[in-house]
Formats: sequence, C-alpha cells, structure tokens
Amino acid sequence: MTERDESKSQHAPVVVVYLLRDGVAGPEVLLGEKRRGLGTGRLVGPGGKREPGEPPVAAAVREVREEVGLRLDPTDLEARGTLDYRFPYRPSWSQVSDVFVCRRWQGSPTGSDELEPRWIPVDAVPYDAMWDDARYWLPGVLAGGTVDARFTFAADDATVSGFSGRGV
Ligand SMILES: COc1nc(N)nc2c1ncn2[C@H]1C[C@H](O)[C@@H](COP(=O)(O)OP(=O)(O)OP(=O)(O)O)O1
Repeated sequence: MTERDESKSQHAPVVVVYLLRDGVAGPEVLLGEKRRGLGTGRLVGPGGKREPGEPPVAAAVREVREEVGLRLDPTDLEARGTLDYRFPYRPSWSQVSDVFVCRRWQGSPTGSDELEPRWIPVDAVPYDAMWDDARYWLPGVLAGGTVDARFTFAADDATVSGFSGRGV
C-alpha cells in the first residue's frame, strides 16, 4: 500500500458525457466498458482528459467522437456540474471532472480501442460495474439534476471513503 499523501495533488481535468435517449421501454443512457487506461473494465460514460487549454465543452465533443463515434453540437451539451475525485493514496489518479448530458447527436455509436458502448435502461444501470462514486450522484444527474461534489477514495483506490457537496 502506498503511503498516504497529505499534499494537495495536481488534479487532472477530465470530462464525462452521458448520452440519453428515449428507448422503447423508457429512458436509456449510453455507457461502455473501458478497454484501457484508468478504470479498465469499468462501465463509464465516454470522456477523458482535457488537452492543455481545451475548454470542457470542446473536450466533451472530442472525446465522444473519439470514443463512441458520435458527432455532437456543442450547444446541445447540458452542463450538469463537477466532481472532484481525490485519491490520497494515489495522487496521480486525482481528477476534477466536468459532467455533461446530451440528448442530440449525429451518427450511431461505434466501439473504439477505449470503449465498447451500449444503451442501458436508466432504471437498470449496473452501478456495481461502475466507479464506486457513481451510485451516489449519477441517478440524480440522469433524472435531470446537477452535482457539485467531492469524493475521497480509500487505500484500495476503488472504494469511496468519504464525500461532500451537492447532488449526492
Ligand atoms: C462515475 O463515473 C466515474 N467516476 C470516477 N471516479 N472516475 C470516472 C468516472 N467516469 C470516468 N472516470 C474517470 C476515469 C478516467 O481516469 C477518466 C477518463 O479519462 P481517461 O483516462 O479515459 O482519459 P482519456 O484521455 O480518455 O484516456 P487516454 O489518456 O488513454 O487517451 O475519467
């Protein structure tokens, strides 16, 4: 186990986008199993690290195109808040994430070397297959809400050991 790091870690800025559609049996969200990088094997929304100087909306449009092959109009992105992920035992994993929802796009979802996407009923999202923090805030965001919260992860770098903020 790595020593606990009390210093303020440099939080990498990332974005995540939840694409929503009306399915035959109700609302559905596009999630995908992560094929590489941090969180490999977990179910996530398309997203990733912002490039230097890249605004969150531009990163969201780029990451969705790269990871699931969909083209977004920046004006269709709904900003739904921010998440501050703190990994005291692995500071390099700490991130600050902008969260978006989007209901309009062009194209059909296609897999990439990053993500294998599939539509999942919002009322059947397998939170156990996602990052541990998802269960605290994602249901509210998918229901139309916003979030502005901080999550601290335990020494296993996987379990939420504490959280604070709004929308959780
Ligand atoms: C509930 O959802 C999430 N929770 C947490 N704690 N972290 C999440 C969630 N969804 C995505 N993430 C994190 C995990 C990854 O670190 C980033 C995604 O960034 P990634 O590492 O994939 O960055 P990319 O630029 O896409 O990858 P490459 O650097 O390999 O190109 O978000």
